[in-house]
Amino acid sequence: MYSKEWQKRGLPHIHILLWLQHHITPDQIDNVICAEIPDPIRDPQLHEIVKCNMIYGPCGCFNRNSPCMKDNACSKHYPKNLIKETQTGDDGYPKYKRRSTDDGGFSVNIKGVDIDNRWIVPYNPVLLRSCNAHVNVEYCSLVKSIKYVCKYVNKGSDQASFALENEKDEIKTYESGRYISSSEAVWRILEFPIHERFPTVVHLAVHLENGQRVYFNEQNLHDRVNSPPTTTLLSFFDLCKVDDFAKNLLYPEVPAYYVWDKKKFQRRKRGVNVVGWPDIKREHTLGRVYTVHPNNTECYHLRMLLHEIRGPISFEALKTVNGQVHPTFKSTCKALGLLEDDEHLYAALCQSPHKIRDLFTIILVFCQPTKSEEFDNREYLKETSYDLVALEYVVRNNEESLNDEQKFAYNQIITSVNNNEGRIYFLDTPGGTGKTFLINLILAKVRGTRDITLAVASSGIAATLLEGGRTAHATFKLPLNLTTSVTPFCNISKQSNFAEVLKDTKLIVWDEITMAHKSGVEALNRSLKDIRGNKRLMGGVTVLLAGDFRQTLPVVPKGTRTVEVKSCLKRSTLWPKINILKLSKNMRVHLGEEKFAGRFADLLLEIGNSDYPSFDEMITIPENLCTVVTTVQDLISKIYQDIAHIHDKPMEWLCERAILTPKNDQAAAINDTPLMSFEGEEKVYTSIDTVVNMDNATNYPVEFLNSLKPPGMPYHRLILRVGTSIMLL
Ligand SMILES: Nc1ncnc2c1ncn2[C@@H]1O[C@H](COP(=O)(O)OP(=O)(O)OP(=O)(O)O)[C@@H](O)[C@H]1O
Repeated sequence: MYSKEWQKRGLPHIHILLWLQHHITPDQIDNVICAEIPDPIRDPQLHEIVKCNMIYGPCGCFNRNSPCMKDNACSKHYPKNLIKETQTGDDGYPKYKRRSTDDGGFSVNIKGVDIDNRWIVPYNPVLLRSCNAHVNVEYCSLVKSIKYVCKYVNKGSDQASFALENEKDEIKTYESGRYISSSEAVWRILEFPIHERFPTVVHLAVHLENGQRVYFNEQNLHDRVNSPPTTTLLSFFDLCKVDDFAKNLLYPEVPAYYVWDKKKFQRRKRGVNVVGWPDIKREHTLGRVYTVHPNNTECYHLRMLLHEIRGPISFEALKTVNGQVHPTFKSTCKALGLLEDDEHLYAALCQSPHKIRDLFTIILVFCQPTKSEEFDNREYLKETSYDLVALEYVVRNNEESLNDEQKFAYNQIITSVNNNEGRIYFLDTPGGTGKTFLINLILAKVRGTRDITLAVASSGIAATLLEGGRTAHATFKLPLNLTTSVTPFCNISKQSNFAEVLKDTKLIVWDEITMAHKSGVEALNRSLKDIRGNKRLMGGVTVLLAGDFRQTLPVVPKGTRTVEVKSCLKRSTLWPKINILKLSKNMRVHLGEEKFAGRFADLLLEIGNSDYPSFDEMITIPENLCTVVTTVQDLISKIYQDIAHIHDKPMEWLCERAILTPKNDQAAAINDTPLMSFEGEEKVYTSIDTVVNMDNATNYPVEFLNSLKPPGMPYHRLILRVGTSIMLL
């Protein structure tokens, strides 16, 4: 999208907003955008261009009369702070790397003033070199900042109102006029484009039957009543009656293949050919159905159906589910499972009689039924009702087999619990050294004496490995955004049931702590002191933190490496008070028979300790260690050979293979490939839509929310086929 404008004295200026197909990750920002003075020796050309075009002001103490000065400060926040590495800012714009002259940054002298990197407007070296003009480039990461730029791009031209008067008083009224500079005048006379936007967005009408707007006057009243004007929605129904291709489309998809011309949809003549449909062409055009407020109930649900049902030929067809015509659009949505009701709970109860007791417990514990007062102490009950015989068995069987390091750690922790010493331990454990084994033993030992111990982990998958494990966020009600408050607290009231549990807790185990934001542990410390009314560290509870700093550090959304390192436990004020315990013997290798397992474990350690040779943070994996493939497709076909006949394979075959990838979007792409190759029947499961805040429903259309794929949340549309491996957590 771009828009041109001419500044006060006619200086041409263009605002361009680009959407990139492939995201720039925070680590890549420095490769694209720079806010530093280039080295005058190594790159004199760029140095000169930056010096002439990209230095802001200077304003502030150098020039108090600069137009940007408001209330004695620069409204554009110059000079910026000097920082060693690029960091993501809270407002959606990064804080670019601006090194001081002591750190290797450069400075230039302009009109007797020494200017350093604090005054540089961010730029892209390639663009700057090719344009040799002021080209400010910014990275917009939040919707907030994109909205701001959109407003800027769409703003109108400068205008002024003025009055013309003369002696004869011929012109009495005020008129609007525009100043047009000579360069703008030339641009307009030659009819060069001022504004352009891609992709095109076509707005689509939505209305109930006979509910479209009709404008009439005395002359055309009868005409309009007898033949009301058509709308894009009515034309869509007509199109689906006669056009086989349109029968496969949803209403919002139509503009990509048909143009709205002369009050009807007509096939596109230009665009990309659609495979299997010789006369159909596709253009990158988006269809947007007007938003409807949820108070307008029927129309709101009609709109929802238009995003779900392909090729409807009438309003009645939209209301038909399995041959039955429903009285309202809302009941149709319900029948299609698009709206929330209690059906899923009833169905779950009816369809699994043998598991009904388990299910009943789950509903009581996790689904928060409205009449929960009868189960007031269920949190406490849950933590004190472990099977003592089974725990005793675990302790008796495993205590003996501990190795020396494990035994040392075990004794330290159990002593601290028994003597109420309230120490914090960090169990530093590379993968396979028996951390989970040890933790489960400790849990069994403490629970075996009817003492309460809470087992949490930073991720859901790690929590499943601990006996009675839950995620730390859910258990301690940690604030979702730990960085917004300076002193975050857990969202647990002192009078709550869970506070009663915390008051009697003897031990808290937090696994994969290295993935947790340090503020989470600090919040727990503050809350435990408060709830237990005890000023000692963690309110006097013994806390065992376990993890490995060689593995994933806290994930800070859009954060750079520096931000991630800053937010990990080692940078917490609590770290000096933590006792470190180490496990180093790899039990998985020691017990296993796999020939290369030892070498593999050593290599992981070498990489984690930065002892393995690397170039630009990339390593070369030795060939004899594993099979290296070059494409994802190769990987999939190696792991899932003969994928088309996957439903003939035994369950064990499926269970013993998995593809791991660090990023959610890669996982989604990898999941889709084998899925498409299965021959089995496809099943689509969609999440249920519920309007929580009526007013926000129009700000954020449902289909937009459903299109988002935030980390940690299941996709709105889950597509499965027979043979797909799924993991239930
Ligand atoms: N003292 C022990 N005696 C017998 N088996 C052990 C002992 N310690 C660990 N193991 C076994 O070694 C294997 C690896 O241990 P475990 O899964 O606890 O390691 P971990 O440190 O949690 O690994 P990771 O961090 O990769 O999850 C398991 O099969 C576990 O049962």
